[in-house]
Amino acid sequence: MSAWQLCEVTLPFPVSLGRVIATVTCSGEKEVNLAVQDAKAAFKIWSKKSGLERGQILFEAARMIRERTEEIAIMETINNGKSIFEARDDIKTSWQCLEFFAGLAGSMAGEHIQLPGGSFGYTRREPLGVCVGIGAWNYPFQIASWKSAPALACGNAMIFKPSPFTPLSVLLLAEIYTEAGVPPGLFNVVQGGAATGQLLCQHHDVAKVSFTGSVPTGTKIIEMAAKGIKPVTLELGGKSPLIIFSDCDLENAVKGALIANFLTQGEVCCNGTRVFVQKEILDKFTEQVVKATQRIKIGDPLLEDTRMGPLINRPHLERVLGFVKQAKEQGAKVLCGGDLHVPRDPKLKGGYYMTPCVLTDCKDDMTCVKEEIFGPVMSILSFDTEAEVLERANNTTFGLASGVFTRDVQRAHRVAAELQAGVCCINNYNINPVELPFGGYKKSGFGRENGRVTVECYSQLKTVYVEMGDVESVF
Ligand SMILES: NC(=O)c1ccc[n+]([C@@H]2O[C@H](COP(=O)([O-])OP(=O)(O)OC[C@H]3O[C@@H](n4cnc5c(N)ncnc54)[C@H](O)[C@@H]3O)[C@@H](O)[C@H]2O)c1
Repeated sequence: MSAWQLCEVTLPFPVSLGRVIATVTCSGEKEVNLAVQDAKAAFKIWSKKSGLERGQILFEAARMIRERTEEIAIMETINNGKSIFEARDDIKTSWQCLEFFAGLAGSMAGEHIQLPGGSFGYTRREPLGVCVGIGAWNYPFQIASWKSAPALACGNAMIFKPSPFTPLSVLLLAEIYTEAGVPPGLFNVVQGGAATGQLLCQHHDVAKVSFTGSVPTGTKIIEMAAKGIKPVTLELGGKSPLIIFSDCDLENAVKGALIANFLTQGEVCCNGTRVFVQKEILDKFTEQVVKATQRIKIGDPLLEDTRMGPLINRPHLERVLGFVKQAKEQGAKVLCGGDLHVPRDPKLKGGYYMTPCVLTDCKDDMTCVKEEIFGPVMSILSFDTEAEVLERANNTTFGLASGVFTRDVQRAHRVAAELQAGVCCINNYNINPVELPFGGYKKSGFGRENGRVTVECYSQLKTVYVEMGDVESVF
């Protein structure tokens, strides 16, 4: 069963422009069972291949993604609403991820351990079996690639369920894997929402669940996985701090703050939405950030110069605007944006647009500072000392990412070491190359994506003892 075959459509408009672009059928129990059955059969073939053989197929899939970048990026823009400029970058980090794990596949190995009397032991790094990937709607193609590449490189099968808001681009990934030569059913897509996700998590033949999404759903996933004693990778939400010291390169810090808040309409898990600025440079920084934010081009995400498209759907847009309203009620000052935006172009009028927003006079206990907004809203907070800002930055239940801008190299590393987050960027932000592990601390989840360490998340170790002497009788 290859669900992608059900859905070959040409889509002229992004879904987030308020038009129905395609209808996909939700997978129920029957389809989920079929997908698991096919994945099990494919796993038998795939897991017997050498790492090098698996790597060769993944390299071919990476090549095909790279070659089809434009087509996939257009589909992703239509799927999600992000600008084509950004979608291209998502596709780039997707094929890079496949290349990275394809390269590792041939060198995945256990170890040999010498024991007394000539006996020895060795370990085998073995795949887990049928893994499930469940994705969020903000990086649909990239999330599917970041989960499937290490899973497949380690010898597993994967069934992927995209968010029901962005069901389409992952179908191209399934098509590419198939054309590149993975056995039928090895990477399969099932469509649907919570009910389909639950069926997958609870299936007794599923060995692992890798989830990207919100903390409340992540909590449910881990509860279901606990019942089946299944390992999970959880990539959850964040409310990350970006700390800007007065000795920074101001121009870079301003650019960094925009990258930390306004990519993909602010719908980014690792965004540095709590921007702590040292008092001495607060006014200067704020003035420049506001100017740069007002210059962001909002519009048709398929146009080359657009840098901000529509948000994912109307309820989400209303939720984000609600956060801005509440921030004002709680005493924050809106320096720019935070309003509904109706583009002049009639074909965009139904889109879920808002203007990127900068809030100042923010306090640590305001809702806009404590909760993940997942929209284009930056909260600026001022601070005096390093010790103070570290305490405030860490005062959150999340721990996904963080950032620091300073020219003082000792301070940069001291602060990076103290921040309670899975990722810290020094003098830049939202730079997540596939060679580096990505994942959270605290309620932002556990397990990692990308980097060598991810092999551990998609494999298990078998110990084999080899007796070279006689069995000593103890009875
Ligand atoms: N840490 C990361 O790498 C990362 C990346 C992207 C997004 N996110 C987070 O994702 C969230 C936004 O995405 P979202 O709104 O799609 O999240 P969500 O939790 O609502 O949904 C995520 C996925 O889970 C599925 N799902 C929902 N209920 C389920 C259930 N009971 N059982 C199984 N599956 C279920 C959804 O259909 C969807 O595919 C934000 O909190 C964001 O920070 C995290």
